Amino acid sequence: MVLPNVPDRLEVPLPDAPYPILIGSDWLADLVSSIADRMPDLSHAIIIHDAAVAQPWAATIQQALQASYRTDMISVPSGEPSKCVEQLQRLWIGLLEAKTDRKSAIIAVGGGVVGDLAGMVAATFMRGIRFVQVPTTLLAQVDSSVGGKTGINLPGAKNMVGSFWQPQLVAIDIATLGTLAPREFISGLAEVAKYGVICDAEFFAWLQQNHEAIHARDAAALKHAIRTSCQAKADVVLADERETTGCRATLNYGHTFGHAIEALAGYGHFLHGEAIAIGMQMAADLARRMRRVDDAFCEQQTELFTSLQLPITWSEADPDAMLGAMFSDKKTEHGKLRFILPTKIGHVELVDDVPEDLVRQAITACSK
Ligand SMILES: NC(=O)c1ccc[n+]([C@@H]2O[C@H](COP(=O)([O-])OP(=O)(O)OC[C@H]3O[C@@H](n4cnc5c(N)ncnc54)[C@H](O)[C@@H]3O)[C@@H](O)[C@H]2O)c1
Ligand SMILES: O=C(O)C(=O)C[C@@H](O)[C@H](O)[C@H](O)COP(=O)(O)O
Ligand SMILES: [Zn+2]
Repeated sequence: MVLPNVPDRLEVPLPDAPYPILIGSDWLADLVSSIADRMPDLSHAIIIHDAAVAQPWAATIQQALQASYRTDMISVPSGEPSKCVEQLQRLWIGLLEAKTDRKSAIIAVGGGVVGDLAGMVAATFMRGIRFVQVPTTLLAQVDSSVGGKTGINLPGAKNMVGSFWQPQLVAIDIATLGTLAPREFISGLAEVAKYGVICDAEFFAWLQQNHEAIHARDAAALKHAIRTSCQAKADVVLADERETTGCRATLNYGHTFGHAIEALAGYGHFLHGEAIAIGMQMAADLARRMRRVDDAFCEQQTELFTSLQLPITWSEADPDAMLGAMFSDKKTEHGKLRFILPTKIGHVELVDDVPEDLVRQAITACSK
């Protein structure tokens, strides 16, 4: 008898929308029972997937689901430019043509691009239908699939239109990383390292010691990194689901700079994690200039990022252009930029009195 691979289970116990995060390996073919447990009245599943994961991942899921449900598949072109209003409209029309109703659910299969886009489709179609996240990149498994931020970009303004809409279930199969290219894998390590810096010094130290195992994609090391990251994100989301108290904003460490880098370089030039790694370096340098951290902090972060093979500079970073783009950041209040800045490894704060000349200096320092 072959026993099914039973995934580990974490909970995101939000009062109005609790859901589990299931983390396992080679278990996508058994996904149907987890979906049926969460949505006993489900009749129809629309699999919205990244074109690059049509085979084998989206096909495996369709095969598993079609014995129990009517299924449809909609493919989305790979890459950040797909987080746009044209794709959103195409998907809305696709759902209409597939005769989607309130007993249907979207199954988002892909990285953060498909997760954010399909999540926004789910949040808006018929004023909201259910969806499941099946993240297939490391970045999506440790970050974007959890927490319910969905959205698309506007030209020059990242994630500017969207909604908070929680999934019914996050189904992580580590085996899907087997087809992920090294560049995309490394990009995901930026968000993994972020948790170490913002809230978990012990995890930061673990990453320092285990970077080789991670690069070798050692199964136990990957599971530990994904589980720890998901738990950290779930804890923050639980404390501040809609980013109203400032707690959730800590997950934005490096993102004020990073989002500007993504928009200015042209969506898709940098992967999100790459831009965020450079953004975290700029934020660390800014914190040092504001005497919030010492040189040793910056050296430790740079060393970790280098060992993880993350980029730490952008030669084309222009302070004027960056500042212009950064004013589109959603943390901006009363026309003032606000930054998430560290005080030590494992702790960050939301800071609003930031001298513009120091921001310029930090950008210039990371453009060498
Ligand atoms: N909602 C959130 O909380 C949140 C958090 C972090 C990032 N994001 C968003 O996520 C996006 C970045 O996500 P990403 O890094 O996953 O990028 P992505 O979705 O573009 O995926 C990266 C690349 O990997 C390919 N791919 C995906 N899975 C694969 C697999 N298993 N095998 C082979 N190729 C595969 C894709 O085709 C793509 O080319 C950004 O838009 C970012 O803004 C959202
Ligand atoms: O979930 C969050 O909250 C985050 O900030 C996680 C980030 O890694 C992610 O990139 C998020 O999409 C950024 O949010 P935004 O509100 O700045 O667009
Ligand atoms: Zn991010």
